[in-house]
Amino acid sequence: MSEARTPLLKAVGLVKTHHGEGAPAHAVRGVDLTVRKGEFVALTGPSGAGKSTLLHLLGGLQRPDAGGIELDGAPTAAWSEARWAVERRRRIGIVFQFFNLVSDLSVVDNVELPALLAGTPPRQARARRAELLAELGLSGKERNMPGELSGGEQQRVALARALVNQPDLLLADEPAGSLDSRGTREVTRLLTRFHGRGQTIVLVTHDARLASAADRVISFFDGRIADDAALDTWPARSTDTSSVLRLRG
Ligand SMILES: Nc1ncnc2c1ncn2[C@@H]1O[C@H](COP(=O)(O)OP(=O)(O)OP(=O)(O)O)[C@@H](O)[C@H]1O
Repeated sequence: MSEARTPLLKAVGLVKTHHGEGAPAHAVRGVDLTVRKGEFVALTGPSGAGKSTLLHLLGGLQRPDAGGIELDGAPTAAWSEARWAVERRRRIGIVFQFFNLVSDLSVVDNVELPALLAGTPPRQARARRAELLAELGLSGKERNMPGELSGGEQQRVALARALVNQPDLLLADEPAGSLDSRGTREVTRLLTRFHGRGQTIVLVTHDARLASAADRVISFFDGRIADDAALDTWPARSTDTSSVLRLRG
């Protein structure tokens, strides 16, 4: 089996119910999902279908009520919060809709911090940060604070921060959700570029153009996978991905 076909992430029987003020929300109702190294997977589906919950389970930000996740062949069921935090720092980069940058740290410090926390020598952390910021078109913004940047620039800083430890897996939850069409095109282009270099990506998006950059699109509906298709073999059998199909057509 080639490296590119090796499973990186394997979820079996995932179930998650949220207990809030009202009725329990059965967000994830039994999901089996394998993501192979080098894949770019887009999770789409209507609001409230459970996409973000699934992404959070995959990154260990929430714990499943049932089922399990293996990361690169290692079961995660016994991992503590601290262990998940370490694994996220080293192996899983996460990008959110609202960037989640540290507002009182400069661009440089936001990007270098995870590298330093992961034990990267400062000189190497600086070099990686400089390379990423240049690649992401942020040269000249190094000393700015996040609040001084546009939404698109903040998301590119968040992407640099997520990639600085060269993670095996990049998870992105609506990375273009608060950006205009130019910012969305930019994020799409960057994710496509990193995927082209072998980066494994799982993203949640409502944006058809961003979803069409993936090589596999999973439609999520009512806590379950309704459709799972490789884009190059994707027949017109999906329930809620017609807009993506239109784009491809
Ligand atoms: N922390 C929480 N407490 C209570 N209910 C929650 C919580 N998080 C999510 N839910 C509920 O779980 C269900 C799935 O939510 P989730 O955010 O995973 O869906 P989604 O498909 O990502 O939606 P959207 O596209 O609108 O972001 C929804 O009914 C939501 O209201």
